[in-house]
Amino acid sequence: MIKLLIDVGNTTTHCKWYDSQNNSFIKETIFMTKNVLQDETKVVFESHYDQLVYSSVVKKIEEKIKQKENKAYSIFDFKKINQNDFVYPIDQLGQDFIANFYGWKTSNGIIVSLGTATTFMIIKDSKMIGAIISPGIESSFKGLIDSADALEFNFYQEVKWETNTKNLWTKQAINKGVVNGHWYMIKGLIEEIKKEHNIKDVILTGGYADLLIQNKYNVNKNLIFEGIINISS
Ligand SMILES: Nc1ncnc2c1ncn2[C@@H]1O[C@H](COP(=O)(O)OP(=O)(O)OP(=O)(O)O)[C@@H](O)[C@H]1O
Ligand SMILES: CC(C)(CO)[C@@H](O)C(=O)NCCC(=O)O
Repeated sequence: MIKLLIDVGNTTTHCKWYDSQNNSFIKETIFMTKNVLQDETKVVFESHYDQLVYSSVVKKIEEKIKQKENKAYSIFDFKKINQNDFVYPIDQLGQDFIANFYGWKTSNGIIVSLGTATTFMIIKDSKMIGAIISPGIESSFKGLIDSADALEFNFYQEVKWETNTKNLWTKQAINKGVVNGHWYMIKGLIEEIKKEHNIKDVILTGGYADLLIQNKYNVNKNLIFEGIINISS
């Protein structure tokens, strides 16, 4: 069976076609979420698949996917999602948290997801017991540029880990603050959580995980898709 899996994030929407017989992803594409229902995405909805399953943190897009494809399944259409796995009411929890949760079988761990927001999901005794939500790398960058008259938006293309410790001039200075600073924020919060809970594993996911070149934790960028597969099988 070919499953079309869609992860609607606040900024980008990722689509992957998954072959359940061979347990492999066969194709993928990415769109800006605001364009998801424009002509450029026709190819996705008109492609060959047997089942479409989505996770969405954008209500408006979720409604439109349902209108466009009446066979589309939300992750909530499957019995696998169990309120007892979460201390939060699941109708108030982002669907990306829920899909990530079912993508990783750990009894005590932290999932750090780096997208529009950088989120931390704390799992204890196989249950999500809490979260931390912070502005993501790109959101921090855009927030700063938007608020400072002398900073130009074209610095955005350059966002990367800054290895220099000297000669930091505007572009490098911002990267050091935003990207390297983000890493220390992540590291610091993980340490704080670890003081309180017996955490065995940490995993990073999301589009911006690769920017953190000092990262020593495992990265799995397919976590949300593996979660959607587990929920829907
Ligand atoms: N126009 C674009 N075309 C292709 N890729 C993009 C574009 N804009 C951003 N990206 C990439 O998308 C990734 C961000 O995806 P990710 O799913 O982690 O976050 P998001 O969709 O921005 O946020 P979230 O899922 O948290 O709402 C990054 O790797 C970024 O480089
Ligand atoms: C925090 C984000 C924006 C991360 O994508 C998303 O999961 C969301 O909108 N969540 C709703 C609030 C919550 O999960 O606590």
